[in-house]
Amino acid sequence: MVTTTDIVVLGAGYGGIRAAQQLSKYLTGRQDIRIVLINRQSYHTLMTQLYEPAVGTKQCKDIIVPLQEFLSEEKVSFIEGTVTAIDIAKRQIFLEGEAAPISFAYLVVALGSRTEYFGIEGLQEYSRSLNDIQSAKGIFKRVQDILSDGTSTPTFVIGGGGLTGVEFAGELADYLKRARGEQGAKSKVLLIESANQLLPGMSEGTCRYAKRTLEKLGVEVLTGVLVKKVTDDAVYLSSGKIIPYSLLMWAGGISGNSVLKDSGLQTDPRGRLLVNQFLQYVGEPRVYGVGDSALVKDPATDRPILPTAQAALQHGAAAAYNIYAEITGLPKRIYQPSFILLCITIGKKQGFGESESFKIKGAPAACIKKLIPHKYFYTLGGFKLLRKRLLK
Ligand SMILES: Cc1cc2nc3c(=O)[nH]c(=O)nc-3n(C[C@H](O)[C@H](O)[C@H](O)COP(=O)(O)OP(=O)(O)OC[C@H]3O[C@@H](n4cnc5c(N)ncnc54)[C@H](O)[C@@H]3O)c2cc1C
Repeated sequence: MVTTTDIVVLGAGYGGIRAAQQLSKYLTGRQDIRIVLINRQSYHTLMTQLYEPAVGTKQCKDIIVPLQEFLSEEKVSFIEGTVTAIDIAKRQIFLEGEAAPISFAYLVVALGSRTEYFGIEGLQEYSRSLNDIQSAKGIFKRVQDILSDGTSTPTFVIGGGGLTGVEFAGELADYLKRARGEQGAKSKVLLIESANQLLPGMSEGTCRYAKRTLEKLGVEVLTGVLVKKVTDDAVYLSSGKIIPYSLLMWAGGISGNSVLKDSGLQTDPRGRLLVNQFLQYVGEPRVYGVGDSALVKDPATDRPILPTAQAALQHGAAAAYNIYAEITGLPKRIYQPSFILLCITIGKKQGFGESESFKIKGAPAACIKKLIPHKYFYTLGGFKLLRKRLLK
């Protein structure tokens, strides 16, 4: 039987929002249960679109949604704050600047990821990463400064050829070509990936297509090389090549949120919460881990699931159901990943999408990717939110 009745969700990203919304649906009318959502900001960020404000092809306001626009206060109590520690034994959450902890009966950890620098000398100090609105604003400003300060060959180096690196490189190269005239033509964009192909985890055909499309936009793609060292003006590669840069954007890896490890929770070597097939934390069954901050495996293959927004949404829904099942005495369900269409743009007009059953590329894929945020707004806040966003 539940004695304390707060279900606390940490993080208002894809996983956390989905968990909070599903819980509020399942537990409609249960006055004895309170759902509390804690997030560092009072808005939800569409992380999958961050490359656009970073290049300046969209504004930050286009990819954030204030929580009050789609979360009903009666159903979900929101606390704006930064989580500093989780005490599993006492079932308490600590927030920055708040002396009194917040207690929970059930907890959903959906705190996303942080950039992983793999201990590479100079990398953290000199690179920029793209993981929130502030970092996107910082990259945008730096790109504009570089383009306006008369540098003879502005060189933009992107480390990491996963989703973030590929989309950012494509968007930047396309923007330089279309909008920056002579200065754009003189600029160089280099994408460096340590694996032998871009987009590890996706099919070979898709990876080859991504490389070709990037190259057509003028991006120099280097695969199978490691970043060994970074100084304030150059990147040193395992091939012996030294690349002077104007901006270095690092998208070479992510780890689970540092709060987890700092709180002494059991994580994998990449700092992701260890969870079982029901997404319950291995150290406490009333704690669930979802999204980028958890090591979620596909039960069919026992392999980790690619950290994506769609996966985080599915985890959030699965964790919500299992909490509801526990409270109401129903059997819990093993998390089963379902249909995931990964859609990626390369510049404004090209892209590709891939799911288990089909592939799509070119302009249709770019079109689908453009529609995804609208579909998502509808899922978040129904027609009312979609209309508001379209009229913005
Ligand atoms: C540029 C880019 C492009 C991408 N493209 C795609 C794509 O095309 N398709 C795709 O599926 N995925 C894509 N991804 C990956 C996808 O965005 C992530 O997998 C997804 O955001 C993970 O969701 P999440 O809920 O785990 O975490 P997040 O969405 O990162 O949410 C975590 C939340 O926790 C909050 N938080 C963090 N720490 C604290 C704290 N200490 N206290 C309080 N709050 C905190 C954050 O502010 C945030 O609101 C992309 C990512 C990037 C960066």
